[in-house]
Amino acid sequence: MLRQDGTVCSEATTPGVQQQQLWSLGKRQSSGCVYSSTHGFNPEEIREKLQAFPGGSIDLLKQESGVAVLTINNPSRMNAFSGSMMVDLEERVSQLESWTDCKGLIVQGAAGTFCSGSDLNAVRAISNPQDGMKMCMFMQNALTRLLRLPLISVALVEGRALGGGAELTTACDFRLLASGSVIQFVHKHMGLVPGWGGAARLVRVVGSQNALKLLGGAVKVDPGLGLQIGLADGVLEVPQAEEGADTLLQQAENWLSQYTKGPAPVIQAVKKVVLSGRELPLSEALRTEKDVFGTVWGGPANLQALASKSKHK
Ligand SMILES: CCC(=O)SCCNC(=O)CCNC(=O)[C@H](O)C(C)(C)COP(=O)(O)OP(=O)(O)OC[C@H]1O[C@@H](n2cnc3c(N)ncnc32)[C@H](O)[C@@H]1OP(=O)(O)O
Repeated sequence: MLRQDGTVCSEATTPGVQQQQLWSLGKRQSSGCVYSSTHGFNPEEIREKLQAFPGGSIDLLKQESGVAVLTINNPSRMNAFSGSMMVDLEERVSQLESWTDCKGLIVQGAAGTFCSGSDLNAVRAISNPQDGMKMCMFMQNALTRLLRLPLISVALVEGRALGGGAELTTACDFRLLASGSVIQFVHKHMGLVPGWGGAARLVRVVGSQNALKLLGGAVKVDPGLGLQIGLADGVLEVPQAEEGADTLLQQAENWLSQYTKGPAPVIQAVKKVVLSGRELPLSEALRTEKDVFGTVWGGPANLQALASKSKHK
């Protein structure tokens, strides 16, 4: 352990132990389900119901760089979420939760569009309020766990992000909009409000006035409006085929690298202190910050920076 005067005391934490401490802290912080059996929620029951509406997949590619790519893959339905894709999503989030070297995540849609929300065929079949509520709790759990992952996530929006697809973008830390893309909370046109946690998260991203406008008017948010209200964190140019320019995914990886450069424990610690600041009452957030600080203080990256007498000009 590094003392404040720069000397090292005997209970120095080894990198492995340190990573483990940070990880279990993250697990505690992000054991992030909103609903459990105490809320009358039975995940097994709803999983079984959802599996009755198959089609498409959610694909996860974990890369050596520590940045994973999650692809919403159901192109024949504009990447709408079938029931089995909701279950898939939960499984992919579990895989990311147990990935100790994670640093970043890009969420994209397959074949040039992001996601057209929930599969309307499944929605019609489970349109009774009880099943709707169960699906809603299931997706809120999965998306809350996605947002709480100890990594930095970005939604790469190409084409359309509609309904539940728009909600999914708010479960990422950042949103990059490709030229010509649109995020639209179309729920009002469907006689609905968001139910996957999209309204609560949207208010935190753009403020309640803007959220009211976007939901109340089912406004089409293009890249320009997205930047203006803070829903978009950057705009990417769709490359022309003959240009040989970076693909949108490469552009998103480059953009994200400014935040994921460096050792995984430090990136994970950054996410954790911001997450606790956003979600917890101040005293609790401060205590969490102290605990997270303890996992990086005197760690390899910290010692190396001190040894190299780094300057921040
Ligand atoms: C959580 C609450 C929710 O998410 S409620 C769902 C909100 N989403 C919607 O209402 C989207 C409805 N779909 C649309 O507006 C259009 O299909 C959009 C996405 C704009 C694409 O239009 P366009 O480019 O003309 O293509 P298209 O309509 O021919 O669609 C291609 C095929 O995809 C299908 N598709 C599209 N979205 C969904 C969906 N959400 N659920 C199920 N299927 C969907 C279309 O039906 C069409 O299929 P098909 O080729 O006719 O067999």
